Amino acid sequence: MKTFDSLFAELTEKSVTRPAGSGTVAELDAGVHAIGKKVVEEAAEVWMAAEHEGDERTAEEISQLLYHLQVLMVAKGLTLEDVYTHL
Ligand SMILES: N=c1c2ncn([C@@H]3O[C@H](COP(=O)(O)OP(=O)(O)OP(=O)(O)O)[C@@H](O)[C@H]3O)c2ncn1[C@@H]1O[C@H](COP(=O)(O)O)[C@@H](O)[C@H]1O
Repeated sequence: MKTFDSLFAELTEKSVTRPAGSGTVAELDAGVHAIGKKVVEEAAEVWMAAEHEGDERTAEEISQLLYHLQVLMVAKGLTLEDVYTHL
């Protein structure tokens, strides 16, 4: 099963190798402003799912929020350690 750390490693590698068809590469190219909007959108979807939908849907939305947060980290050049140090 994929973990937060293994997904981050995958996205970091894609930002370097830039494979064709990668949604991550497209999102990185869209820039921090566009990625930030996705983060806010997914956060709202997490909230709505938690209040009005089931656990499975909520978990799915949380996974999407984590993905977009990781894309933002890659775009900003932030590492896992940069974030973990504040946990
Ligand atoms: N985990 C994710 C992931 N989560 C979310 N997303 C993207 O974020 C979009 C979800 O945002 P939207 O809300 O706009 O989509 P939606 O169709 O409305 O979906 P719902 O919110 O309604 O469920 C998806 O369509 C994907 O484009 C993801 N895109 C990629 N990954 C993983 O990232 C890795 C690299 O992916 P690529 O760069 O595409 O190769 C792979 O392991 C993927 O599994």
